[in-house]
Amino acid sequence: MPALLLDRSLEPRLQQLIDQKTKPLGALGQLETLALQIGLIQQSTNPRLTNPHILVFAGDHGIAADGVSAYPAEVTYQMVINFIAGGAAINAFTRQSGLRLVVCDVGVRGTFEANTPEFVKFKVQPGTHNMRYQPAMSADDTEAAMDAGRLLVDGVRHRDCNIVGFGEMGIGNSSSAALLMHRLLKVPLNQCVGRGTGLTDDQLIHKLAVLTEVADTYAHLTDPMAILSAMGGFEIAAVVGGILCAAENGMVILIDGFIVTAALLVARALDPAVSDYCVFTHQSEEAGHRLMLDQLDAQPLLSLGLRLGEGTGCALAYPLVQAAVTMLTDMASFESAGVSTQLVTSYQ
Ligand SMILES: O=C(O)c1ccc[n+]([C@@H]2O[C@H](COP(=O)([O-])O)[C@@H](O)[C@H]2O)c1
Ligand SMILES: Cc1cc2nc[nH]c2cc1C
Repeated sequence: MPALLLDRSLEPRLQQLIDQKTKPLGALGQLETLALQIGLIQQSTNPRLTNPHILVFAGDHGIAADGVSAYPAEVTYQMVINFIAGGAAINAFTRQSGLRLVVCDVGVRGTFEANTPEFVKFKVQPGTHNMRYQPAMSADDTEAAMDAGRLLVDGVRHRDCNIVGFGEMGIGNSSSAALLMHRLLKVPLNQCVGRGTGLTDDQLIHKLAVLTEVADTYAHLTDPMAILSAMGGFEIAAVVGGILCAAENGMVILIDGFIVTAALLVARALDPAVSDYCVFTHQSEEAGHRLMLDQLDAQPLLSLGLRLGEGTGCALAYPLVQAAVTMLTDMASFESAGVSTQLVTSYQ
């Protein structure tokens, strides 16, 4: 079932309500656009955000063995242990803002002891193949990872969650994201490849050389699912499935940084209506993200120089999303507050 394109018939009424709030016309800027979008997603002049969740998917990448990341592949496993222990940035930020966090192993190398509602084991494979030599994932495994994303979103939806943010963890996944951007947006590869976790100039040149080879190997592919299988990753595929499921169910979707936006590129290639449900929480420091957002005609809420992933942009922007809704539901109108709407048109 594809997502529904937003029914815009409520737009004039929502805009009128926003314009009648006690503020100069348009003075709440992007929060006004956001309030309108959430009103349309929920088809309500009185929208509510319920049981917000951040879902973080983790997976390893075979290409990490080729020196494309500043950190070793083991960091993916170690960071998942850190998520489970509650010590990562996303743990701190979700606690701060009252968001529920669920972490899912879809493709990490290594096994985890933990078994809690906040940690879901859905390992499809222990890491992708090195895409330099063979497609990163088989078609079946790609579908399985997408199903994991769908299942997690369905799980939280049944717990009355109507807003979900996506995060990821996977050493090497900025390589996959750059390749997906290159193929799906037809942007030259050198404008898609960035420093990821912090490559030096020389390392960046090496990353571009490796990824140029990969892009050439799969240049014949045109189908978005085949492109995802060849150059994606398990956590990216899970985010694709999660985004599709959230949009199909009319949820508000919080998009994090470069890697999650690359997953969105795949999701919208499969179902163009998904973009209507997406809130772009921030512009990442990763070189290609600005261009990616421009191509999506997206106005990110924050620009803090973040390049962490984990869904941290979603958690940080959530209070702004709340503020947009609160503006619509809690602010007085000129009429109810007895404030004059008359604009000054001439000096006495
Ligand atoms: O979200 C972003 O914009 C972002 C930008 C750069 C790096 N990251 C994170 O860093 C990892 C990928 O970087 P790399 O260098 O290992 O490809 C992965 O775990 C991401 O969560 C995330
Ligand atoms: C330490 C570390 C934490 C991360 N979180 C997301 N990606 C990451 C990459 C590294 C290297």
